[in-house]
Amino acid sequence: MPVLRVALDLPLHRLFDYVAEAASTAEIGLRVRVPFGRGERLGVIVDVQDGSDWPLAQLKPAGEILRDLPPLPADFFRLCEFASAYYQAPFGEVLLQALPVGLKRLDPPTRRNTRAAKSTPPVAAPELTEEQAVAVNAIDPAAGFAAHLLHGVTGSGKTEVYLRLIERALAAGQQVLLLVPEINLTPQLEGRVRARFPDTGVVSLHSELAEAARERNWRAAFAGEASIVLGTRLAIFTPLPRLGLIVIDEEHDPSFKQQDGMRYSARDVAVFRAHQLGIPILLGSATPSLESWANAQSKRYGLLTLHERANPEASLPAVHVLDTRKMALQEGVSAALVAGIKERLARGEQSLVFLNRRGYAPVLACPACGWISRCTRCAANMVLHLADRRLRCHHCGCEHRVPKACPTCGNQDIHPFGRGTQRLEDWLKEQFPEARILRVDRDSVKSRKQWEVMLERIHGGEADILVGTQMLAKGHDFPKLTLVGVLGADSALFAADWRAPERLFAQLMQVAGRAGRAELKGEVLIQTEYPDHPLYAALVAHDYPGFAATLLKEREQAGFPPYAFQAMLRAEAPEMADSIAFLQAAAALPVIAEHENILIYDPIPMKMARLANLERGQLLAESYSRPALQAFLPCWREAIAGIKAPSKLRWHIEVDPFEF
Ligand SMILES: Nc1ncnc2c1ncn2[C@@H]1O[C@H](COP(=O)(O)OP(=O)(O)OP(=O)(O)O)[C@@H](O)[C@H]1O
Ligand SMILES: [Zn+2]
Repeated sequence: MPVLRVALDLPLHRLFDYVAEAASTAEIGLRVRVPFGRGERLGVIVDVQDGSDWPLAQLKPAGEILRDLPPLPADFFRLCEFASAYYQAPFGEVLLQALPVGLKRLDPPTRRNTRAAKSTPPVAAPELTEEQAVAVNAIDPAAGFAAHLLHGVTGSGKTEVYLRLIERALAAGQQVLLLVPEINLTPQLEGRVRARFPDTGVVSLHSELAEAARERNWRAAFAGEASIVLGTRLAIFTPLPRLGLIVIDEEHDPSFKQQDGMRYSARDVAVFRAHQLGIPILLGSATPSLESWANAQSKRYGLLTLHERANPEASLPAVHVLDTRKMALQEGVSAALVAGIKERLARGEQSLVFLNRRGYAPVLACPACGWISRCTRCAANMVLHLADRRLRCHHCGCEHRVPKACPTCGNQDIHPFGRGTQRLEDWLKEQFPEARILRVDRDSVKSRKQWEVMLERIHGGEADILVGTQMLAKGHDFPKLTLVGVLGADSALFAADWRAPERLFAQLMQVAGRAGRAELKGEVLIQTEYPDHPLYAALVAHDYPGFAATLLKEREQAGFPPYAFQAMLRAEAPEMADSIAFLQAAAALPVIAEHENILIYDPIPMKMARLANLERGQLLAESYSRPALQAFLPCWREAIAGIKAPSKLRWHIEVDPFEF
């Protein structure tokens, strides 16, 4: 009797068997309706075999097999198997999270056809610079798997390298997957790709697409009708029958790491996928992740370098460090920065003031009794948002009206402390009443549509001064922007997270890289109380390789990734004692001693110990050997699942944890 082995979207590390009289292996990869509990579920047929480990009499018959899609291919299953094994995530969850919502419904809606693209003549490609040409020619699509890191300074024209490689892959009849960070996937980029390849099917896949559009695009990609798939991290799991090239832009970007549900790195999954398919992958960045940089140094990845800006008239901006200990600041802004902005205004150029803290002020406080605006649910302060007079927790999202007086002592004279983008914007408006000031952060840009409108205004020269957070740091090309001022970066210099310096350096080099991208010369002013810090010295010298070497040496000495491999077990419960007790039990499991080369640290509360009324702890497992860690994790996971815990306790394992 044929038995279907079915993957279901359940947090269980197993498949489910159903009998199906007429089924054959031709049905592998199709969706099927199956009875489950008292209801019905939609699953995917992973295998069809003769018989089962269970007594056949106990198996229920499968329901209808859906045939509106061709079967999901074997390479897609292998990709999901890899992600499941590597990230300790149930196979069924991995597989079903890869499908658009509409395809997971028991009754799929009827399919609509993709609109045909209108044909216009392609936008001409610029002549490649010498370095761009070397990079393009270094990648041989016929040579099988090879991973290349494209380290190109800001404005060096990495996009043009991608476009040429895409052109080549298309000519060979292949599909291309271009992954970009969340915030970079703007209609502008899509428009640029479409303009270059007007006769090619281009689809985008990202989390903000409406369900129907995502399904339509996914189907076009899976059917091979779309040859270029432009997507954010979730797109890495799209089955693509003719995939011949993967490109990851801004490969260092944290948004490639999923931080909830299945905690995976789309970049790492992409490298596996390229390897599995025997195709090239290109990782591009002006500030590569240290993992990728180390891989390039050890020659596991090829290294391609663009040292110069692509526009022959442009050069890298001059970066200056301003020692604010010797300056009188007004609202945190130095006279030099004010003068710089004035000059730009007079010349009709744009300035950008970077402050990576949104809101009006990070906290509201009472000087009389010492009250401060704490979130009652999190170990964090409530941020003051004066624009709509709210106190808001940036971690759990809860909010209140701003009190008129101190809730503890009744003092009416309570003050905002510190500075966020709203306060800076207000002050700049007073200083430069004639200037058009645009604030760009998560509060002023809430949707992709708003982001698009904002970018169009900036490009159209409708802003003189931009005030913004990291949203403004990435990948944008604003030709009239010639001054970047950086405020408040010092707070990240001494953060507890050992990845903080890498992130800060990347962020500042990226934001600095927005200045002077065209003919107009750019200047960057960094205000700091630590002008001699090596991180700032490296920025002044535009020395990514030097700074990366320093950080990698520190990591090697401290035994941190990429020189060690880690997995983090986290537990959360209403009481910290329960979380820690659970982690202690996990740290004492006999399975640990049965594995070699595994180091288990002590359980500790997370840095942000309380989030939305849950108290969180973490336990780090580490090894100098990736295979040793990978062999250990499934055994550990199973043993952990057997620990008796309070019903409200939740736990998960994150492989290659990102935040500490
Ligand atoms: N070969 C070329 N000749 C002339 N201009 C070019 C060439 N290649 C790219 N450009 C221009 O150089 C500018 C920078 O290119 P692009 O935005 O691709 O840089 P990037 O390397 O992605 O930078 P970043 O890392 O800062 O995002 C763009 O305006 C682009 O049109
Ligand atoms: Zn909160």
